[in-house]
Amino acid sequence: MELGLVGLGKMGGNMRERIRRGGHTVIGYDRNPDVADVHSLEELVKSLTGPRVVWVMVPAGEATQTTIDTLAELLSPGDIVVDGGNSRWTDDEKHAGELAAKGIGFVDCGVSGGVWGLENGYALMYGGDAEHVAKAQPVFDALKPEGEFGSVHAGKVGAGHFAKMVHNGIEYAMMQAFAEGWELLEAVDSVTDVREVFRSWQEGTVIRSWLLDLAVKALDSDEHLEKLRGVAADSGEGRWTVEAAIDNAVPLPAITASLFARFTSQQEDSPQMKMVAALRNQFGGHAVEGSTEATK
Ligand SMILES: O=C(O)[C@H](O)[C@@H](O)[C@H](O)[C@H](O)COP(=O)(O)O
Repeated sequence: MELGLVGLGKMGGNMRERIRRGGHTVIGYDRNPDVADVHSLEELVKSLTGPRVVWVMVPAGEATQTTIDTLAELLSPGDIVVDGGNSRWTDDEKHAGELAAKGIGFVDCGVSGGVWGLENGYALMYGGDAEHVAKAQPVFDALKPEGEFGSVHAGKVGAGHFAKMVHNGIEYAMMQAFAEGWELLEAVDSVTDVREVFRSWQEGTVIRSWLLDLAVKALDSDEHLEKLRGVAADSGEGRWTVEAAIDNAVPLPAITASLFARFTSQQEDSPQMKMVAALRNQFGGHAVEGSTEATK
C-alpha cells in the first residue's frame, strides 16, 4: 500500500525504511529538507492516491496538534490519520472528533522499540474503530516484530496511547529497580565485579530481560558509568501514568517512586533536603553542610 509519513527523525526515519522493506510505498515529509521526499504537507497529500493513510510521527503536544489541524484541512472524507507519536491519550479523542467532523478516520498508535526498531521491529499498541484500523493494518504488519506477538488493537480511540503510557510507567519502574540494585552492588567491598554479576543474570534468572541486556551493554562501554552524570530526563509518559493512577484510585507505589527519583536527579541541590537538614539542625544541633546554625 501507499503511506504518507510525517516526521522523519530518529523514529520516523527508521520506520520509513522498515515499511519500505515490507514492500510498501512511503512518501515522507519532514521540516528538514535533507531527509524529506516531499517539501510540504500539501505536496504529501497531493502525491498520495485516495483513500489516503497518513502516519504522524512528530513530538507530542503542539507539533502533533498543528500537523493534525493542517491534515484536517487537506485530507478528504474516507482518509485516515494515524498518530504514532507519544501523545497523551486524552488528546486522542479530541483529534478523532476534529477529523471525524470532516469524515476522516483516526487511529492512535503507541510505538515501542526505539533505535532498535528498524532491525527488531516496533511493538505497536493501537486504538480506534475496526474499519479505520483495517486501512492501516498492512503498515502495522510491516512495522511489527516478526514473532507471534508485538502488536495489539487495544480498544477504542485513546486505548493505544493509554497502553503505551502504562508500558512506559512499567519501563520507569523496571529501570529504577536495575539502577538501585546496581548501586547497592557497587557500594559493598565484598562484590568485586558488579558488571559480571549483571552479565550472569542474563541467563536463567527470573529478572533476565532486554533492559538487563542493555544494562550490560552500557556497563561494557563504561564499567562504572563514570562518563555519565546521574541525571535522567522524563518526557511526560511517567507523569501521565501517575495522573491516571490518581484519577482511577489505583495505587502505583513503584512507578511513582521511579518518576520521583528522576525528578530528584534533575535537581542540582535538593531544596527539600535543605529543609530536612535545617530542621535536624534546629531541633538536634546536628551538623549541616553550609552555614545554617541552630538558634536557641
Ligand atoms: O518504548 C519505547 O521505545 C520507549 O519508551 C520510548 O517511547 C522512549 O524512549 C520513551 O518515550 C522515553 O520516555 P522518557 O523520556 O519519559 O523516559
